[in-house]
Amino acid sequence: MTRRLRALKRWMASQGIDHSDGLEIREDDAGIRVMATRDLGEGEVVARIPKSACLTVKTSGAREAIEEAGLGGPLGLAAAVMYERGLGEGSAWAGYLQALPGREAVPVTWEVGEIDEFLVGTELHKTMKEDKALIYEDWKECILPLLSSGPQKLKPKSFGYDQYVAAKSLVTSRSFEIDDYHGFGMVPLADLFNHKTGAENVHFTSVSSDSGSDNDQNIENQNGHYYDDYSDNLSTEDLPSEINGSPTVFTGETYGNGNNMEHASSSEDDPSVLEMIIVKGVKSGDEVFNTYGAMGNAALLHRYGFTELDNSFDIVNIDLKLVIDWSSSQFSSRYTRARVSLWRRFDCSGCVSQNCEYFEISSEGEPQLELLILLYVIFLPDGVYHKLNQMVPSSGDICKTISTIFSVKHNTSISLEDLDTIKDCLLIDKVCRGLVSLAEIRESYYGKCSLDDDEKKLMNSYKSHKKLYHSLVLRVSERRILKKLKTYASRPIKVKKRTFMKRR
Ligand SMILES: C[S@@+](CC[C@H](N)C(=O)[O-])C[C@H]1O[C@@H](n2cnc3c(N)ncnc32)[C@H](O)[C@@H]1O
Repeated sequence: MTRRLRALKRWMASQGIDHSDGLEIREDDAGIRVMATRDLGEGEVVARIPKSACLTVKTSGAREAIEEAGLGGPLGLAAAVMYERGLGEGSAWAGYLQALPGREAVPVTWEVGEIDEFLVGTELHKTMKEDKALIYEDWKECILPLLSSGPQKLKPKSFGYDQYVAAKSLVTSRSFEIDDYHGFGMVPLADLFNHKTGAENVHFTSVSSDSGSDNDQNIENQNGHYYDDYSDNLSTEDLPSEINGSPTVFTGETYGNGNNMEHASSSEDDPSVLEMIIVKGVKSGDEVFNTYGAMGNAALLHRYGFTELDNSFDIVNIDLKLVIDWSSSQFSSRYTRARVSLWRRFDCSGCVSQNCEYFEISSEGEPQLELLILLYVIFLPDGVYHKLNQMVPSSGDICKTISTIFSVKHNTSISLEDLDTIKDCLLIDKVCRGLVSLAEIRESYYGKCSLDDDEKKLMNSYKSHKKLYHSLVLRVSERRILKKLKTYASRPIKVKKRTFMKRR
């Protein structure tokens, strides 16, 4: 066992952090992981962590300064981490902090040149550049003033920009939302579990310290498009419920006796202790995984600095702007504007994140329905377009909307109820060709080297070269989705005949 792991274990014991004899914390070149030393069964409580041992704004020595400055959420927690790190051995969390990496290798810690080189074309490229600017702004506007206005003396060298970026990277990749009182916090031991998409073994449940009730809540994970959690000069309410991604279901059950905790009672909730429970059995010798949420590779890399090959939650986005530019090049800007505005009158829209509207393409290459409708509307004959434009806007029911469009186009009453049929009806040749063109334009963002080239590079790269390896996984997985989109747009549509049985 390494020295830092020994020191961590000693510190955890001194804080009353306890884990079952069925867990073993190991460290290798890839970092720390938690292994099962015997079979672990569903429902077994494997760890207990007093909330007092968690590093939060409330427990930090800089609480007063941080609260006076009104810093909450991940930003307040980053300030608390910087403060405690600055105390060195004098911090109550010294034994915990010494075991953390200096910074997590998330892209916001990369040089701008690395971001340009590794992430070009990917979903993260633009986001990371924006994040870098936002992080600098947060530091200047929220962290720097702490030094002058704080009621206690804070050491300037602990609150530099580099220290802020490093603290942010740890908060983003390791923090949990603990409860209403503590908000976000670093939770020792709980943050040693690695992630596996859709195959986690442990869960945490949280009991609100306000209510003291036992309505444990599995905090829902974000699915699909990642949200930006770097610009966090936001109050906790502004943030998604699962900000940290270190997905948190804590339980406040009473502390059982002994090391082997499978008989823990749940009759008396103790809101001061967090618990980790096995939700899916683990075989002796296997790694015990947590889940940080159902996330695609862009979100995983963004927040945690790693990716997974064959991640079923992966997506690629096609921006509405790309569709508008492509349509304007086929028709005209005026024509495109008119078609987009008809599409909007049907209550259609893309997904929206910050100032960008986009359509998701699933890991299977299936485009979002709204994109198909938009392409269909773009290709409507003028006469049909004019007729539809004179009609009352739709009720917001997507099936009714499409039925209306088809009814006007085919001059008969058509009623469609299932979404698969609707998609197939929308996939006329022109729409399919449009999808292929959009996929090709999106694909061109990756630059000159082909998907084959990227796949070869990935095969020859090492996981230890984290930045290169994980950005290649991201590129390859996105490009494979675009390839699947092209295949999707080229498949024969079987159901057209059945669909267009007309109801007069
Ligand atoms: C909450 S910590 C987990 C413990 C961590 N392995 C350590 O050494 O302390 C989260 C970090 O672990 C790493 N990690 C977690 N799951 C991973 C996975 N499936 N593959 C690669 N790295 C992973 C990433 O660096 C991530 O930012």
